[in-house]
Amino acid sequence: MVDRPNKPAALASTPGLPPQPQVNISHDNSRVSAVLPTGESVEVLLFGATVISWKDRAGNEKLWVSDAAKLDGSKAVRGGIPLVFPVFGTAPDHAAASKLPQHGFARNSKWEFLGKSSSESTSSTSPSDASIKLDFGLSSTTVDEKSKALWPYIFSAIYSVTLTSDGLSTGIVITNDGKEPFECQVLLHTYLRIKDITKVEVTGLEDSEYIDKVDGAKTKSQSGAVTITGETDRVYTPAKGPSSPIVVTEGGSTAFSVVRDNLKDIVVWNPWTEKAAGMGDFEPKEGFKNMICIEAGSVQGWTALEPGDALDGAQTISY
Ligand SMILES: O=P(O)(O)OC[C@H]1O[C@@H](O)[C@H](O)[C@@H](O)[C@@H]1O
Repeated sequence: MVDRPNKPAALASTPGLPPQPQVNISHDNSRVSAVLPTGESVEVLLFGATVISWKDRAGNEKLWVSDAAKLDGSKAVRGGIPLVFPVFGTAPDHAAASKLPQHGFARNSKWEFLGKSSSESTSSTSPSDASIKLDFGLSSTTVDEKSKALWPYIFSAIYSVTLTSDGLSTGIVITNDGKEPFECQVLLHTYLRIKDITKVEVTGLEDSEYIDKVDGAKTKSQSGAVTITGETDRVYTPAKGPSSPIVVTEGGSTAFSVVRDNLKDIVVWNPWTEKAAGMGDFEPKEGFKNMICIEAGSVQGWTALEPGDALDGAQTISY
Protein backbone atom coordinates (compact mmCIF):
# COMPACT_ATOMS: atom_id res chain seq x y z
CA MET A 1 0.00 0.00 0.00
CA VAL A 2 1.28 3.45 -0.81
CA ASP A 3 -0.03 6.95 -0.64
CA ARG A 4 -0.86 8.70 -3.84
CA PRO A 5 1.83 11.22 -4.87
CA ASN A 6 1.20 14.75 -3.69
CA LYS A 7 -0.19 17.27 -6.07
CA PRO A 8 2.66 18.90 -8.02
CA ALA A 9 4.30 21.77 -6.14
CA ALA A 10 4.91 25.18 -7.64
CA LEU A 11 8.33 25.99 -9.04
CA ALA A 12 10.77 26.79 -6.27
CA SER A 13 12.06 30.33 -5.91
CA THR A 14 14.47 31.87 -3.41
CA PRO A 15 13.71 35.50 -2.48
CA GLY A 16 16.80 37.68 -2.14
CA LEU A 17 19.08 35.64 -4.39
CA PRO A 18 20.04 36.75 -7.90
CA PRO A 19 17.98 35.13 -10.68
CA GLN A 20 18.89 31.44 -11.01
CA PRO A 21 19.09 29.42 -14.19
CA GLN A 22 15.63 27.95 -14.67
CA VAL A 23 14.30 24.55 -15.56
CA ASN A 24 12.68 25.08 -18.93
CA ILE A 25 9.41 23.25 -19.56
CA SER A 26 7.16 23.26 -22.57
CA HIS A 27 4.05 21.28 -23.32
CA ASP A 28 1.29 21.07 -25.85
CA ASN A 29 -1.48 18.61 -26.64
CA SER A 30 0.90 15.88 -27.63
CA ARG A 31 4.10 16.12 -25.60
CA VAL A 32 5.93 17.60 -22.62
CA SER A 33 9.61 18.55 -22.66
CA ALA A 34 11.92 19.75 -19.93
CA VAL A 35 15.51 21.03 -19.97
CA LEU A 36 17.62 21.45 -16.84
CA PRO A 37 19.86 24.51 -16.38
CA THR A 38 22.81 22.14 -16.89
CA GLY A 39 21.48 21.06 -20.30
CA GLU A 40 20.04 17.59 -19.69
CA SER A 41 16.62 17.12 -21.27
CA VAL A 42 13.67 14.77 -21.45
CA GLU A 43 10.66 14.57 -23.75
CA VAL A 44 7.49 12.61 -23.03
CA LEU A 45 4.72 11.86 -25.50
CA LEU A 46 1.25 11.95 -23.95
CA PHE A 47 0.44 8.92 -26.11
CA GLY A 48 1.45 6.12 -23.78
CA ALA A 49 3.26 8.60 -21.50
CA THR A 50 6.19 7.33 -23.55
CA VAL A 51 9.56 8.91 -22.82
CA ILE A 52 10.84 9.46 -26.36
CA SER A 53 14.05 11.33 -25.63
CA TRP A 54 16.52 11.67 -22.79
CA LYS A 55 19.71 13.60 -23.48
CA ASP A 56 22.77 14.30 -21.37
CA ARG A 57 24.14 17.82 -20.99
CA ALA A 58 26.21 17.48 -24.17
CA GLY A 59 23.05 16.63 -26.13
CA ASN A 60 23.82 12.92 -26.52
CA GLU A 61 20.66 10.82 -26.78
CA LYS A 62 20.56 8.03 -24.19
CA LEU A 63 17.48 6.18 -25.50
CA TRP A 64 17.03 4.39 -28.79
CA VAL A 65 13.97 5.32 -30.85
CA SER A 66 13.34 3.77 -34.25
CA ASP A 67 13.45 6.12 -37.23
CA ALA A 68 10.12 4.53 -38.25
CA ALA A 69 8.49 4.83 -34.81
CA LYS A 70 4.93 6.14 -35.00
CA LEU A 71 4.60 9.21 -32.81
CA ASP A 72 1.08 10.09 -33.95
CA GLY A 73 -0.83 7.72 -31.68
CA SER A 74 -1.48 5.13 -34.37
CA LYS A 75 0.79 2.49 -32.76
CA ALA A 76 2.86 1.99 -29.64
CA VAL A 77 6.20 3.78 -29.96
CA ARG A 78 9.07 1.56 -31.10
CA GLY A 79 11.70 2.88 -28.73
CA GLY A 80 12.11 5.18 -25.76
CA ILE A 81 10.29 3.90 -22.67
CA PRO A 82 6.85 2.46 -23.49
CA LEU A 83 4.82 1.49 -20.42
CA VAL A 84 3.52 -2.06 -20.26
CA PHE A 85 0.29 -2.49 -18.24
CA PRO A 86 -1.86 -4.42 -17.31
CA VAL A 87 -0.34 -7.44 -19.10
CA PHE A 88 3.17 -8.31 -20.24
CA GLY A 89 3.08 -9.99 -23.65
CA THR A 90 -0.22 -11.79 -24.00
CA ALA A 91 -1.95 -14.01 -21.44
CA PRO A 92 -4.37 -16.33 -23.25
CA ASP A 93 -4.74 -18.48 -20.12
CA HIS A 94 -5.50 -15.65 -17.72
CA ALA A 95 -9.26 -15.15 -17.72
CA ALA A 96 -9.26 -11.43 -16.97
CA ALA A 97 -6.32 -10.48 -19.21
CA SER A 98 -6.82 -12.89 -22.10
CA LYS A 99 -8.50 -10.35 -24.37
CA LEU A 100 -5.87 -7.65 -23.94
CA PRO A 101 -3.51 -6.77 -26.78
CA GLN A 102 0.22 -7.54 -26.46
CA HIS A 103 1.67 -5.50 -23.54
CA GLY A 104 -1.75 -4.09 -22.61
CA PHE A 105 -3.32 -0.72 -23.34
CA ALA A 106 -1.25 1.76 -21.30
CA ARG A 107 1.27 2.30 -24.09
CA ASN A 108 -1.57 2.93 -26.54
CA SER A 109 -3.61 5.27 -24.38
CA LYS A 110 -3.52 9.03 -24.20
CA TRP A 111 -2.31 10.05 -20.75
CA GLU A 112 -3.06 13.34 -19.08
CA PHE A 113 -0.25 15.69 -18.04
CA LEU A 114 -0.93 16.29 -14.36
CA GLY A 115 1.79 18.83 -13.77
CA LYS A 116 5.38 19.40 -12.82
CA SER A 117 7.38 19.95 -9.70
CA SER A 118 10.93 21.10 -9.78
CA SER A 119 13.69 21.95 -7.40
CA GLU A 120 16.10 24.61 -8.51
CA SER A 121 19.67 24.92 -7.36
CA THR A 122 20.22 27.70 -4.82
CA SER A 123 23.66 28.49 -6.27
CA SER A 124 23.99 30.18 -9.66
CA THR A 125 27.55 28.87 -9.94
CA SER A 126 26.50 25.28 -9.32
CA PRO A 127 23.13 24.64 -10.93
CA SER A 128 23.73 20.88 -11.03
CA ASP A 129 21.27 20.09 -8.23
CA ALA A 130 18.23 21.12 -10.24
CA SER A 131 15.68 18.44 -11.02
CA ILE A 132 12.27 18.21 -12.61
CA LYS A 133 9.45 15.75 -12.07
CA LEU A 134 6.67 15.41 -14.62
CA ASP A 135 3.50 13.55 -13.60
CA PHE A 136 1.10 11.81 -15.96
CA GLY A 137 -2.23 10.15 -15.22
CA LEU A 138 -4.41 7.44 -16.72
CA SER A 139 -7.49 5.86 -15.24
CA SER A 140 -10.48 3.72 -16.07
CA THR A 141 -12.41 6.92 -16.66
CA THR A 142 -9.91 8.22 -19.26
CA VAL A 143 -9.03 5.06 -21.23
CA ASP A 144 -10.97 4.51 -24.43
CA GLU A 145 -14.13 2.40 -24.59
CA LYS A 146 -12.36 -0.45 -26.37
CA SER A 147 -9.80 -0.86 -23.55
CA LYS A 148 -12.55 -0.56 -20.92
CA ALA A 149 -14.46 -3.37 -22.61
CA LEU A 150 -11.36 -5.59 -22.69
CA TRP A 151 -10.39 -4.95 -19.06
CA PRO A 152 -13.31 -3.53 -17.07
CA TYR A 153 -11.55 -2.82 -13.76
CA ILE A 154 -11.59 0.53 -11.96
CA PHE A 155 -8.06 1.85 -11.56
CA SER A 156 -5.93 4.94 -11.61
CA ALA A 157 -2.29 5.20 -12.57
CA ILE A 158 0.18 8.00 -11.93
CA TYR A 159 3.47 7.88 -13.81
CA SER A 160 6.29 10.18 -12.74
CA VAL A 161 9.31 10.99 -14.87
CA THR A 162 12.11 12.68 -12.93
CA LEU A 163 15.14 14.18 -14.64
CA THR A 164 18.25 15.07 -12.65
CA SER A 165 21.78 15.85 -13.74
CA ASP A 166 22.71 12.31 -12.68
CA GLY A 167 20.02 10.31 -14.42
CA LEU A 168 16.40 9.62 -15.15
CA SER A 169 13.85 7.97 -12.87
CA THR A 170 10.50 6.68 -13.97
CA GLY A 171 8.00 5.40 -11.45
CA ILE A 172 4.43 4.20 -11.54
CA VAL A 173 1.71 3.89 -8.93
CA ILE A 174 -1.38 1.89 -9.87
CA THR A 175 -4.33 1.93 -7.50
CA ASN A 176 -7.37 -0.30 -7.45
CA ASP A 177 -10.18 2.26 -7.07
CA GLY A 178 -12.95 -0.27 -7.59
CA LYS A 179 -14.83 -2.81 -5.54
CA GLU A 180 -13.41 -5.88 -7.32
CA PRO A 181 -9.85 -7.18 -6.87
CA PHE A 182 -7.73 -7.40 -10.02
CA GLU A 183 -4.41 -8.88 -11.10
CA CYS A 184 -1.91 -7.03 -13.24
CA GLN A 185 1.63 -6.89 -14.55
CA VAL A 186 3.71 -3.78 -15.16
CA LEU A 187 6.96 -3.11 -17.01
CA LEU A 188 9.11 -0.14 -18.02
CA HIS A 189 10.14 -1.21 -21.52
CA THR A 190 13.34 0.83 -21.75
CA TYR A 191 15.28 0.92 -25.03
CA LEU A 192 18.82 1.99 -24.08
CA ARG A 193 20.99 3.42 -26.85
CA ILE A 194 24.40 1.84 -27.18
CA LYS A 195 27.11 2.09 -29.82
CA ASP A 196 27.86 -1.56 -30.54
CA ILE A 197 25.87 -4.51 -29.20
CA THR A 198 28.82 -6.86 -29.72
CA LYS A 199 30.79 -4.95 -27.07
CA VAL A 200 27.97 -4.95 -24.50
CA GLU A 201 27.91 -6.92 -21.28
CA VAL A 202 25.11 -6.81 -18.73
CA THR A 203 26.13 -7.52 -15.16
CA GLY A 204 24.02 -7.87 -12.05
CA LEU A 205 22.14 -10.90 -13.36
CA GLU A 206 24.74 -13.50 -12.39
CA ASP A 207 23.30 -16.68 -10.85
CA SER A 208 19.77 -15.53 -11.65
CA GLU A 209 17.06 -17.75 -13.03
CA TYR A 210 15.48 -16.68 -16.28
CA ILE A 211 12.82 -17.77 -18.73
CA ASP A 212 14.29 -18.00 -22.21
CA LYS A 213 11.50 -16.89 -24.54
CA VAL A 214 13.50 -17.78 -27.63
CA ASP A 215 14.10 -21.34 -26.39
CA GLY A 216 10.64 -22.67 -25.62
CA ALA A 217 10.27 -20.67 -22.39
CA LYS A 218 12.77 -22.97 -20.66
CA THR A 219 13.96 -21.96 -17.21
CA LYS A 220 17.73 -21.45 -17.17
CA SER A 221 20.36 -20.04 -14.85
CA GLN A 222 22.68 -17.21 -15.80
CA SER A 223 26.37 -17.75 -15.28
CA GLY A 224 28.55 -14.66 -15.66
CA ALA A 225 27.65 -11.49 -17.52
CA VAL A 226 24.99 -11.47 -20.25
CA THR A 227 26.29 -10.93 -23.76
CA ILE A 228 24.12 -10.59 -26.85
CA THR A 229 25.05 -12.71 -29.86
CA GLY A 230 21.64 -13.36 -31.41
CA GLU A 231 17.93 -12.78 -30.77
CA THR A 232 17.58 -12.44 -27.01
CA ASP A 233 14.31 -12.36 -25.09
CA ARG A 234 14.67 -13.32 -21.44
CA VAL A 235 12.76 -12.67 -18.27
CA TYR A 236 15.15 -12.61 -15.33
CA THR A 237 14.28 -12.55 -11.70
CA PRO A 238 17.58 -11.17 -10.42
CA ALA A 239 19.00 -13.13 -7.53
CA LYS A 240 20.51 -10.03 -5.94
CA GLY A 241 17.30 -8.08 -5.37
CA PRO A 242 16.06 -4.76 -6.72
CA SER A 243 18.53 -2.34 -5.17
CA SER A 244 21.53 -4.12 -6.69
CA PRO A 245 22.17 -2.36 -10.01
CA ILE A 246 21.92 -3.94 -13.41
CA VAL A 247 24.91 -2.49 -15.24
CA VAL A 248 25.32 -2.24 -19.00
CA THR A 249 28.96 -1.92 -19.97
CA GLU A 250 30.32 -1.26 -23.42
CA GLY A 251 33.93 -2.12 -24.15
CA GLY A 252 34.45 -2.41 -20.41
CA SER A 253 33.10 1.06 -19.51
CA THR A 254 29.79 1.62 -17.77
CA ALA A 255 27.18 2.86 -20.22
CA PHE A 256 24.14 2.60 -17.91
CA SER A 257 23.27 1.48 -14.44
CA VAL A 258 19.67 0.61 -13.61
CA VAL A 259 18.46 0.47 -10.01
CA ARG A 260 14.95 -0.79 -9.35
CA ASP A 261 12.51 -0.06 -6.62
CA ASN A 262 9.88 -2.74 -6.02
CA LEU A 263 10.18 -4.19 -9.52
CA LYS A 264 11.41 -7.74 -9.13
CA ASP A 265 12.01 -8.73 -12.75
CA ILE A 266 14.26 -7.63 -15.61
CA VAL A 267 13.54 -8.41 -19.24
CA VAL A 268 16.55 -8.33 -21.57
CA TRP A 269 15.51 -8.00 -25.19
CA ASN A 270 17.29 -7.54 -28.48
CA PRO A 271 15.53 -8.59 -31.70
CA TRP A 272 18.72 -9.14 -33.69
CA THR A 273 18.68 -9.42 -37.49
CA GLU A 274 15.60 -11.38 -38.49
CA LYS A 275 13.15 -10.11 -35.94
CA ALA A 276 14.21 -6.50 -36.60
CA ALA A 277 13.75 -7.12 -40.34
CA GLY A 278 10.21 -8.34 -39.68
CA MET A 279 9.11 -5.28 -37.73
CA GLY A 280 7.71 -2.60 -40.00
CA ASP A 281 8.40 0.16 -37.47
CA PHE A 282 12.00 -0.87 -36.77
CA GLU A 283 14.43 1.34 -38.70
CA PRO A 284 17.17 1.28 -39.60
CA LYS A 285 17.12 -2.51 -39.78
CA GLU A 286 20.68 -2.54 -38.45
CA GLY A 287 19.46 -0.49 -35.49
CA PHE A 288 19.45 -3.61 -33.30
CA LYS A 289 23.21 -3.06 -33.01
CA ASN A 290 22.56 0.24 -31.26
CA MET A 291 19.97 -0.78 -28.69
CA ILE A 292 19.38 -3.07 -25.79
CA CYS A 293 16.15 -3.24 -23.86
CA ILE A 294 16.63 -3.54 -20.13
CA GLU A 295 13.06 -3.65 -18.87
CA ALA A 296 12.36 -3.39 -15.16
CA GLY A 297 9.00 -4.80 -14.17
CA SER A 298 6.88 -7.20 -12.25
CA VAL A 299 5.88 -9.72 -14.89
CA GLN A 300 6.57 -13.20 -13.56
CA GLY A 301 3.20 -14.10 -12.13
CA TRP A 302 0.64 -11.47 -11.26
CA THR A 303 0.32 -8.72 -8.70
CA ALA A 304 -3.08 -8.92 -7.04
CA LEU A 305 -4.58 -5.62 -5.95
CA GLU A 306 -7.50 -5.68 -3.54
CA PRO A 307 -9.86 -2.67 -3.55
CA GLY A 308 -7.90 0.35 -2.29
CA ASP A 309 -4.50 -1.35 -2.73
CA ALA A 310 -1.74 0.15 -4.85
CA LEU A 311 1.26 -1.18 -6.68
CA ASP A 312 4.23 1.11 -6.99
CA GLY A 313 7.47 0.48 -8.81
CA ALA A 314 10.28 2.57 -10.20
CA GLN A 315 13.65 2.55 -11.88
CA THR A 316 16.53 5.00 -11.84
CA ILE A 317 18.88 4.94 -14.80
CA SER A 318 22.23 6.64 -14.52
CA TYR A 319 25.26 6.66 -16.83
O1 LIG B 1 6.77 -5.61 -30.46
P1 LIG B 1 6.37 -5.29 -29.04
O2 LIG B 1 4.94 -5.63 -28.74
O3 LIG B 1 6.70 -3.87 -28.69
O4 LIG B 1 7.24 -6.20 -28.12
C1 LIG B 1 8.63 -6.18 -28.19
C2 LIG B 1 9.24 -7.20 -27.24
O5 LIG B 1 9.00 -6.77 -25.91
C3 LIG B 1 9.66 -7.56 -24.93
O6 LIG B 1 9.37 -7.03 -23.67
C4 LIG B 1 9.15 -8.98 -25.01
O7 LIG B 1 9.80 -9.79 -24.06
C5 LIG B 1 9.33 -9.52 -26.40
O8 LIG B 1 8.78 -10.83 -26.48
C6 LIG B 1 8.70 -8.61 -27.43
O9 LIG B 1 8.99 -9.08 -28.73
